[in-house]
Amino acid sequence: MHHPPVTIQDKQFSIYLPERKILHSVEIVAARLSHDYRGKQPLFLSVLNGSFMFASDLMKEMSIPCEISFVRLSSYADMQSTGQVKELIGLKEEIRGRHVVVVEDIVDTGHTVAGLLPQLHQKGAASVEVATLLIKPDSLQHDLHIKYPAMSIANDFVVGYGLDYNGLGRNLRDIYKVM
Ligand SMILES: O=P(O)(O)OC[C@H]1O[C@H](OP(=O)(O)OP(=O)(O)O)[C@H](O)[C@@H]1O
Ligand code: HPA
Repeated sequence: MHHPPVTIQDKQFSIYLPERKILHSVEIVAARLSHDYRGKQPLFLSVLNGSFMFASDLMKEMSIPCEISFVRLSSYADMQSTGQVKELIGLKEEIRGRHVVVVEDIVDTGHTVAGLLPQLHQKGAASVEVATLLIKPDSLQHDLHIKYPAMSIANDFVVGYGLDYNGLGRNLRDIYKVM
C-alpha cells in the first residue's frame, strides 16, 4: 500500500509504522496479557486522549474477562517538586485490590507514567503494570519498568493511530514520523 507524506500544520510526516504492523504488535501484547492475567479480571485504565485507538484494538484481542475505564490526567503545579505532577481525574472504579493495567499510546520521557503509578499504588491496587503501544528508550528519563510495550521506537516525533500533533493526526490509521 502506498503511503504518501502527510502535512499537519507546519510539519511534514512520512510513513513509519503501517497499520498491519501496528495491529500485529497489538495482538502479541494482548496474547501476553491474556496469558499473564488469567483468573485475575484485570482493570485496564486507558489514559486519554492518545490511547483510545490502542485501547480499543487491545481490548478486542483480549481472550479473558477484563474491564476498561477511561481516565484523564490534569496538570497542576506540585509545590514540593520542581516539575509538574499530573493528577488522575475521572476515575470511578474502586482500585483497591484490583490488578490494574495502565494503557498508554506512548511512553516518551516517562514523566506521565512516573507520576501516575504512585497514585494507583496509593489507592491500594493489588498490582500495577503498563501496556504502551510505543516506547522511546532513548528519551526515557525515569527508572521505569514497562512490562508490556508493543513497539520500541527511536527518538522521533510521531503522529497517527491516536497520537497527535497539536490535536491533529489522531485519525490516521498508520503512524508517521516527522521529516
Ligand atoms: O512519557 P511522556 O513524555 O510523559 O509522554 C507521554 C504522554 O504524552 C502524551 O499525552 P499528552 O499529554 O500529549 O495528551 P494526549 O494523550 O491527550 O495527547 C501521551 O498520550 C502520553 O500520555
Ligand atoms: N507524538 C505525539 N505525542 C507524543 C509524543 C510523540 O512522539 N511523545 C509524547 N507525546
